Amino acid sequence: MSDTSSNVPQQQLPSEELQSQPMPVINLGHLSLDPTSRCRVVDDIARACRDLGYFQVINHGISQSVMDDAIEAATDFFNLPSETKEEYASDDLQQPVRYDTSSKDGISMSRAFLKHYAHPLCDWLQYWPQQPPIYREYMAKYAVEVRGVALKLMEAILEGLGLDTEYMHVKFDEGLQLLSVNCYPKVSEGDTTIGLAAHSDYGLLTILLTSCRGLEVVDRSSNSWKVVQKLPHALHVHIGDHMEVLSNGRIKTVVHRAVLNPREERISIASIHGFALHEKVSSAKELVDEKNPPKYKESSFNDFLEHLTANLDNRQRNFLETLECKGHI
Ligand SMILES: O=C(O)CCC(=O)C(=O)O
Ligand SMILES: [Fe+2]
Repeated sequence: MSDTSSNVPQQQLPSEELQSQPMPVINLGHLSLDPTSRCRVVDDIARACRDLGYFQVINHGISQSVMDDAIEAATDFFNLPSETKEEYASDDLQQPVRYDTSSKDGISMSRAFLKHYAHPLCDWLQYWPQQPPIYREYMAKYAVEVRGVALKLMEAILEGLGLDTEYMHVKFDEGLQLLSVNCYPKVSEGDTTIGLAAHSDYGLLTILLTSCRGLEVVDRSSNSWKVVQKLPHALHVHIGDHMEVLSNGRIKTVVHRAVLNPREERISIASIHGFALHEKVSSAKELVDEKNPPKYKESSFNDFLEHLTANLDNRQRNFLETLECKGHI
C-alpha cells in the first residue's frame, strides 16, 4: 500500500456522525444479460470510477457461504495461539503474521495482518498457513472466485475507457493477486485508536470483503471521510494507483483507511489485483495524445516494493507522486 501524506482530510476520528451519502451499487449479473444491459452496467461502472473511484457490487456470483467461510478461516487463524500463528512463517516465501501498533501523526493504530499471494494458486498455496485446517481450502475457494469477479470488472472498466480489452486482459489474466487479511480489535469507549492509516492501494483494483463496518474512503468532492456501509451480499471495489497510471489520470486512486468497530472485532480481506510482478504499467497509448500527454512514468509492482523498502523512514512521498511526469500535474 502507498502511504499518503497529502490530500487527506484532517479529521482523524471515526466518522460516525458524517452523513453517509449513497454509494453506487452495481448489479454485476447484468453484465452478462443482453448487450443493452451490458452497456448500461459498463457506463455505470465508468461513471463510478471516474467520479468516485469506488463502488459496491452485488449479484457478483460468489455465494454467501463462500464469503462466510473465508471470514471464518481468517477469524480462526487470528484466534490461534500466538506460537502457532508465528510458527507458520518459517521461510522467506512465507510472510509472518504482523502486528501494527504504531503511531503516525499522533494517531495510534491497532491491526494484526497477514499478506499472501494467491495467483497462480498452485504456486502459492503451499506457503499459506496450515492452521487452522480449514484455512487453505476456504481461503482458496474465495480467492479463485474473487479473481473471477476482478477479471469481469477489469474488462468492463477497460471497455468503459474505450480500450482494447483483449490485450490488457491477457496481462491482467497473467497478473498477480495479493490477499491482505486483516484483523482489527474491538475499540473501547473513548479510545481514538484506528485500524489502518490513510493510504491508497498499489495495483489496479482492490475488492474488499468485510465482516462488519469499518472502511472509510475519502470523498473527493467534499475532501472528507465517508463511511462505507456494509450491504448484504455486497463486495466493495476501489481503484488502485496503477489504474490511475493506466488510465492516464482519468480514473483516480482512492485514499482509504480502516477505523475500529465499537461493537465487535473486525475481519477484512482485501484482494489486490495487478499485472505480474515485473510487468510495467504505463498509460494506455489510446489515452495519450497532444492534449493529454502522459502524466506518469511507467512502473511495475516490483518497483513499488522497492520504493517501499527505500522509503521505510521517509513517509513524505507516496508511490504515485514519485511517478508523476514533471510539468503535467
Ligand atoms: O480493512 C479495511 O477495511 C481496509 C484494508 C485495506 O485497506 C488494505 O488491506 O489495504
Ligand atoms: Fe488498502
